[in-house]
Amino acid sequence: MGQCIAVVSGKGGTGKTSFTAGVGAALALSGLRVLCVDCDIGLRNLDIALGLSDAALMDFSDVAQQRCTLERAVVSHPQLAKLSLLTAPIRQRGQPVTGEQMASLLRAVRIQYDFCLLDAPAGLGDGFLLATAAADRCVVVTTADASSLRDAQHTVMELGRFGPGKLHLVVNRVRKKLLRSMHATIDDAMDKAGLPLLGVVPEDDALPLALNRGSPILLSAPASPASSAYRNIATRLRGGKAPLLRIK
Ligand SMILES: Nc1ncnc2c1ncn2[C@@H]1O[C@H](COP(=O)(O)OP(=O)(O)OP(=O)(O)O)[C@@H](O)[C@H]1O
Repeated sequence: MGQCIAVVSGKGGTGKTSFTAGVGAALALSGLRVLCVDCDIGLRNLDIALGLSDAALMDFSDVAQQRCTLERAVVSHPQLAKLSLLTAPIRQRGQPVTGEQMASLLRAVRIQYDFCLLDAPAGLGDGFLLATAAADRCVVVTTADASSLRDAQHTVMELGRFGPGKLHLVVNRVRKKLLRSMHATIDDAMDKAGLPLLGVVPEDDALPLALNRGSPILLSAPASPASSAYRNIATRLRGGKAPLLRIK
């Protein structure tokens, strides 16, 4: 039975979509069946990060509201056979998808996939509620700046139903120059949020470059620091051990 992980933040632009695409690709490259779901109705962009720009015709609302099957709506990655995308609607049509409909969709997903990563929009609105409604675990992605950390804290407060071991923290865009002060910040972030650290992703120019090329970073720059970080995080999500990344 697969597991569904919501990727959330609070503040916008912290790196949720990059994380979903990077860790999703890393899990798929390790041989697992992975579905990445874009939960950002109206502002989807996970398709671009995965190199599947506008490839999908049907979206998660079509499956959740039984207008089409899961098999018909997902798009497989042409280079990563085990990686698939279920995209978000371009705009809200008809009745909004309910938490129960999302739960029913994820029950089908757990049967067919080993991992499902749900890329939530920023904030605590409808897309956040849908992404987290029936997820098994949550990853809170933050940068080390004070506003992002405070929003991460607020987000964690909304996730009370996830018990110990079900909520994880990822600190993104870590820069070596700031590392000495960042150790304190990361410790502080873990203390404040009360979350164990799942991983640290360095600031890496290869990420926006990969996004512009429309290719997952694990394919276009597999040796980049961010790719290594995503691989390590994928290993930990699978229950394995990986060292914390050395920021060069
Ligand atoms: N570690 C990193 N190093 C350099 N650039 C990064 C890193 N992580 C993310 N970025 C860049 O930051 C921008 C925002 O990232 P991303 O879209 O993943 O954030 P998001 O949290 O999904 O945003 P939103 O809240 O709008 O959905 C992108 O241009 C991405 O390439």
